[in-house]
Amino acid sequence: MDELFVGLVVFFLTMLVMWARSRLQALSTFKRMSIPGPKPSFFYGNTDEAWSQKKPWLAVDKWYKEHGRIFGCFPMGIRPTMVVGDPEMLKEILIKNFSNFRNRPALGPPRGEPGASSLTTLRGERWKRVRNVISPTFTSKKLRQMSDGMTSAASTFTALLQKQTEEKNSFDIYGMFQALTLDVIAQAAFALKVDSQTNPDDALLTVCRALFKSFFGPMMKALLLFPELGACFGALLRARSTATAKEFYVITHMKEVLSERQKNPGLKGNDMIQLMMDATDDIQVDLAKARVSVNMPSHDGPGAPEGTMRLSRTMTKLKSSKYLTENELIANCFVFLLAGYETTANALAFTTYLLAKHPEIQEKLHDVIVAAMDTAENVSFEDSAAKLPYLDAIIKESLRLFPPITGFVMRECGEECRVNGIVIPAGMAIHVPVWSLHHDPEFWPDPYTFNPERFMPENASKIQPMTFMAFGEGPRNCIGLSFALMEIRITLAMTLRKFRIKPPSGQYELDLESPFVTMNPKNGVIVELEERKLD
Ligand code: HEM
Repeated sequence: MDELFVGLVVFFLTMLVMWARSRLQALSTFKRMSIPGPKPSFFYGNTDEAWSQKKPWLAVDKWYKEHGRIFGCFPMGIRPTMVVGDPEMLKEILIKNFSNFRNRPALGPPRGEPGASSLTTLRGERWKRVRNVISPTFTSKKLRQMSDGMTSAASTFTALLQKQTEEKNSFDIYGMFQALTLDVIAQAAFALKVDSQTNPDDALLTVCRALFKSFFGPMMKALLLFPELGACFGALLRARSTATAKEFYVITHMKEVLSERQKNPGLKGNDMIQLMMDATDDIQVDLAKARVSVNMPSHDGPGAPEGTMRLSRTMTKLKSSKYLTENELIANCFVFLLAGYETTANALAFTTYLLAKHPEIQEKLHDVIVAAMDTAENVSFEDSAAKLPYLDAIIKESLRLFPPITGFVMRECGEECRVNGIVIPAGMAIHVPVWSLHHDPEFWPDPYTFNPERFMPENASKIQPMTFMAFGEGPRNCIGLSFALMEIRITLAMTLRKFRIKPPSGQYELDLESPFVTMNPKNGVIVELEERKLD
């Protein structure tokens, strides 16, 4: 008995020493590389400092100012993360040497479905295939087909604004933007007609709001302390993280739409799910044909039946070509819903806030919109894209000052390589400090001033490449960029044509917070509206 006890104690002590040594080894990574950075704590690296006030971009910015544009830190437990804010080096990592930096490091515990098959988390060749299939969904032609949904949602939005203006002096416009962007993306991504704008208690809206709130739970903290758990209990964690009850609600909806469309091929829609289904259908037809021919007794190769050869050719094509599995299709519709709802609502809210604070810019924009729109109340796709460069400049300047996503432009180094004289080891996480780049006075003179002129076409050449990162950069940038910009343009043009946005009386400053990768207005955006006379 005593021997057993001693044996157990020795075993646990050995494990403890090994655990401590591997932590110390990880925590000294940047010392070995001679890269500066904040001092990490033994248990949580720099996680506490990064996340204590839910303002991780400010912690990164503090380190950026203290240590320069390239430094090492541990914002997620003991995983070494190299922060790179040097434009030349960023060009190498995000564009020139992309094939070696094509994956994003895993954030959080291992994912089950639907997260595991989505573009945001996929890796390697599988990511490339899925991205290739999905990219054509966002061409101008396809976006134009989806723009009617945006115009109609913006129409409902302005009608609701009118009602609010009649009923209240001031109100929070952020919640209304959330409902608007959810209506738009739910319809565009998976043909779901939700009416969260007119029904603030809409179940989908409630689910989506809740989905963003729960990243740093006890499970996450335990994994940061013992990352080994992720590897040991991968299957268990995957099962636990597979589609929570909230996610199930959305997935069930999607499966219904899918099965309805599969049963009735005539029920085609102008939406992303249809475009992805079409891409998948083509390959399913090929596969079905090949399977049928396997049963045909024929010989056209050295001893191989024709059908078998055809099946094997199709399987080879499947591995390299354009198709999505049903899981991938659902996962990506789901990720569009998440990626397209809160980000776009935040961008709209931040721009509205800035316009309320800068009446002279708002008036100039109003005049430009009236001139571009003639007397029509609705903004068409063409109007929004081509005739309003000043609106575009305002949106980009707002995205610079308040990037809706600050902690997601990340890459992982595939094989050890040298970039601008620095040897980056395999597996190193690279973090692009979006907020710091956007507020660096060397790249953006007077960086905290709202000055849309910076983004006017005549000033484009003055912008240093790789310093505007609101949508990331390179082949793995935001796939929904054009969709989001179109939605923002249409909504703002239709709103500003009808209303003058004013700040409420008293102090008017935004408080920001980050539940995970997005940056949100913590207490919403309160505004007063004045209806304009329409000609
Ligand atoms: C203002 C709104 C939006 C902002 C600021 C934004 C920002 C971003 C950023 C910063 C990234 C990471 C890019 C990188 O790593 O280089 C990203 C990725 C992504 N975004 Fe967006 N996004 C917005 C809207 C949308 C919309 C509307 C959709 C879908 C309809 C979308 C879908 C995605 C997807 C799927 C990815 C992952 C792409 C990949 O890994 O291949 N986003 N977004």
